[in-house]
Amino acid sequence: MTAASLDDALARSDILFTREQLDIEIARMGKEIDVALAGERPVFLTVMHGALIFAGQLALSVKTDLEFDYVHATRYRGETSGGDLHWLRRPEVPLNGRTVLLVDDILDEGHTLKAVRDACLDMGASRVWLAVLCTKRHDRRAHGIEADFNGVDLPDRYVFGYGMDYHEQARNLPAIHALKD
Ligand SMILES: O=P(O)(O)OC[C@H]1O[C@H](OP(=O)(O)OP(=O)(O)O)[C@H](O)[C@@H]1O
Ligand code: HPA
Repeated sequence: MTAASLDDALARSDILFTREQLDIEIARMGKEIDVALAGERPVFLTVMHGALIFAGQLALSVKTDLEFDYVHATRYRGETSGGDLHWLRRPEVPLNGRTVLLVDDILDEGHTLKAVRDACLDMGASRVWLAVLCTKRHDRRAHGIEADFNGVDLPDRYVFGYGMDYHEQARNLPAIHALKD
């Protein structure tokens, strides 16, 4: 049982990026990461749940060997506006002296990735790179957070699909959809 109807959401949304378009961008990102992180063995740190689909695809596009770990931090909790960040899992791999590639689906207001990045640095990571499938363009971004590797830019609309949820639905839609209102 969910309160918000996905059918209604789909009826008042449109597709911004298809799977085919995203495939191209993610392949490009893999190449960029290989160039930037040549000679490193980064910790590939996925932010659950939203990054799940993107992270798997990105990892297959990167030739550099990666050590996997994940964190679970959420501040939307199934809603369409964010609140306080809740940590459900912190990194397990010791990050002291390590290069971290932090992977998430979306950079929106930036509070999530800023907190996760700062936690990695507090654990001793030597450098944290940020890779996101999409960045929402607006003027509400937290200070000092920008992706090093970005798939696509989005308008200031609520999006879902490709890992991103609409009230915990729609994560497995193979495209980025955006509400019209
Ligand atoms: O830039 P921000 O405004 O902080 O928003 C971005 C974060 O919001 C989403 O996570 P959410 O809290 O919805 O949890 P989820 O990954 O389980 O969907 C998304 O996966 C990012 O981690
Ligand atoms: O627009 C969004 N959609 C889904 N999840 C999100 N988390 C932050 N912004 C969004």
